[in-house]
Amino acid sequence: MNILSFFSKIIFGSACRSTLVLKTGDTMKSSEFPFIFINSAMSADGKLSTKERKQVKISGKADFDRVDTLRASSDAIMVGIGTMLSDNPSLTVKSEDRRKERSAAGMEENPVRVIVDSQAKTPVDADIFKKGKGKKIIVVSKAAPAEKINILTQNSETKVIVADPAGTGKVDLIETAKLLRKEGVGTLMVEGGATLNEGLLAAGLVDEINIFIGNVIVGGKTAPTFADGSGFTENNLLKLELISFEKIEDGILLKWKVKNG
Ligand SMILES: NC(=O)C1=CN([C@@H]2O[C@H](COP(=O)(O)OP(=O)(O)OC[C@H]3O[C@@H](n4cnc5c(N)ncnc54)[C@H](O)[C@@H]3O)[C@@H](O)[C@H]2O)C=CC1
Ligand SMILES: Nc1nc(O)c(N)c(N[C@@H]2O[C@H](COP(=O)(O)O)[C@@H](O)[C@H]2O)n1
Repeated sequence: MNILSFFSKIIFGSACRSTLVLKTGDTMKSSEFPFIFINSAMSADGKLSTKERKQVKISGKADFDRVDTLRASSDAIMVGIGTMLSDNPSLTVKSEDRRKERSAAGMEENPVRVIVDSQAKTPVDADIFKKGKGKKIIVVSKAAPAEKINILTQNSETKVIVADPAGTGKVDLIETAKLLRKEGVGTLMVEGGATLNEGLLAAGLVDEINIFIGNVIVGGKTAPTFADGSGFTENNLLKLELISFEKIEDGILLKWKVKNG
């Protein structure tokens, strides 16, 4: 058993599928897609950050450690350009032991870091390029400026992929998932933000959701929530099945399976 299936069995149990035809909720998801799960931390009132889009500490030490285990067990971590520009995350595995376990299993210390970035706005001095070794993939649309793509690919660990078959100028998330699977991504962890979460959910790509609800209220009607974007209609709400709930420090972790279809 390699480290991925080892971690996967612990974390996802029998729900983890990467290369087989996958049973996802009530529908079949084919092997051309990775297993995709979202992990988010939200306030008790459902916010991901403040109305100024400033990152807030919702998780405590134990939850950040759980998130680190998930990162270490994933082939790739994805965020949207909104999160990149507001948080400048490094998206690295923080525990040295877990990085060593990955290396011992023949993997990069860090999962592939993936940014959904239609216009290639990722700053060349972003922390993903400065902190931690490992591959980075910037997913762009056909509207992304060639000169910006050239600058980003000067970093030898960075690959830019175009996922915009219809030429809409916006990254197509279904195409992105297929391309990532072809890049060898079996398990994709999504760490937001609000718009990307909704886009992936609306596209029917998400298998599972982990939401840690912390003991803070953020408030503000324009503060990002777990899923923003255009939202679902009254008669077409996305249905979930509760897998588990667990108290972690002063918060609660909810795990849901998404019932696609
Ligand atoms: N508490 C938590 O767990 C987390 C909180 N956040 C917070 O979320 C906020 C960022 O969220 P957002 O502004 O909504 O940005 P986001 O990170 O969801 O990125 C959205 C952007 O991605 C691009 N994009 C390209 N193609 C897309 C597609 N097909 N579907 C969706 N997006 C596409 C668009 O430019 C879009 O505006 C920040 O304030 C950040 O602090 C972010 C991650 C985790
Ligand atoms: N799990 C979790 N709990 C919180 O309280 C958070 N604020 C976040 N934020 C996410 O973590 C990213 C930062 O990652 P690095 O520490 O820079 O590696 C941030 O961008 C959010 O995605 N997550």
